[in-house]
Amino acid sequence: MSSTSPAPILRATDLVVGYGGPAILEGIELALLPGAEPVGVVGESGAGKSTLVQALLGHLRIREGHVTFDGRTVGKLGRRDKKKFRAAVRTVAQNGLDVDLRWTVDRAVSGALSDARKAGRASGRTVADLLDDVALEPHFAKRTVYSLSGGEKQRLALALALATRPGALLLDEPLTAVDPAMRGEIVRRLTDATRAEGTAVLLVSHDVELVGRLCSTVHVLADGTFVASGPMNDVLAAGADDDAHPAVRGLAEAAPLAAQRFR
Ligand SMILES: Nc1ncnc2c1ncn2[C@@H]1O[C@H](COP(=O)(O)OP(=O)(O)OP(=O)(O)O)[C@@H](O)[C@H]1O
Repeated sequence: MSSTSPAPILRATDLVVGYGGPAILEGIELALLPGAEPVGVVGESGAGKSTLVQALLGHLRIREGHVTFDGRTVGKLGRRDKKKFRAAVRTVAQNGLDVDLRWTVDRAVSGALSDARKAGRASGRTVADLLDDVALEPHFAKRTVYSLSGGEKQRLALALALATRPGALLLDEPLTAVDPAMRGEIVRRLTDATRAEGTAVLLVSHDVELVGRLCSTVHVLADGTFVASGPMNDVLAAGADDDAHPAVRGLAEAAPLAAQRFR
């Protein structure tokens, strides 16, 4: 890293995490930098993708190594820094919509904007801007959250996270219920919105297409470690080698047509 690179907002160093049995993650190194291009982690079901996100959020006991937020160990943050951390590092998970289902979309997004103001993270953006970021048309503002489809709820969850202008956005299978055509559109808008804000993005997913479209660097998680890293096209090309890790070979075999189409 050159001396002019910004310091990571979130960093995992030599991270070892487990749930009591064998380690699920071993020796993970990951840095999320402000203004950097999105980073992806792909891996099969059970590889440890959600575990990685939970560890970065400080929700799991770290066996070895550490996770730092702006250089401070996440597990040892004082009250003020914890508050800063919660405002700066946001997550969107598959079923992670954390609002009253009886509220209108307008109320939910307005509430997130108001929380951002209170946390000193106001952006001057409006409910309409945020709905546009996730390709929800303006009429959705009047709908109750309850009435939204699964994919629309996931898009709202993304809008709520963006409303708080996070320094880092951790996305754990955020668009599983969104159809493929709309997913492409949302990736485009999300890329614009996070680039404009310099938000560091981590996307964990088993969806090679989604990760390849959003992320310029991807890590393949298998056997608890990153067994390959680089641009998705390079990772998929390396999967054709005889000595490639089986997880990388599996990715390449499952997504041959997708190769060479990513950034
Ligand atoms: N609370 C827990 N207690 C014990 N084991 C757990 C717990 N949570 C996850 N695991 C195990 O850790 C491993 C990794 O799970 P994790 O959910 O991180 O994988 P994943 O890559 O996100 O999978 P998926 O794509 O299916 O969501 C799995 O073997 C899982 O069974």
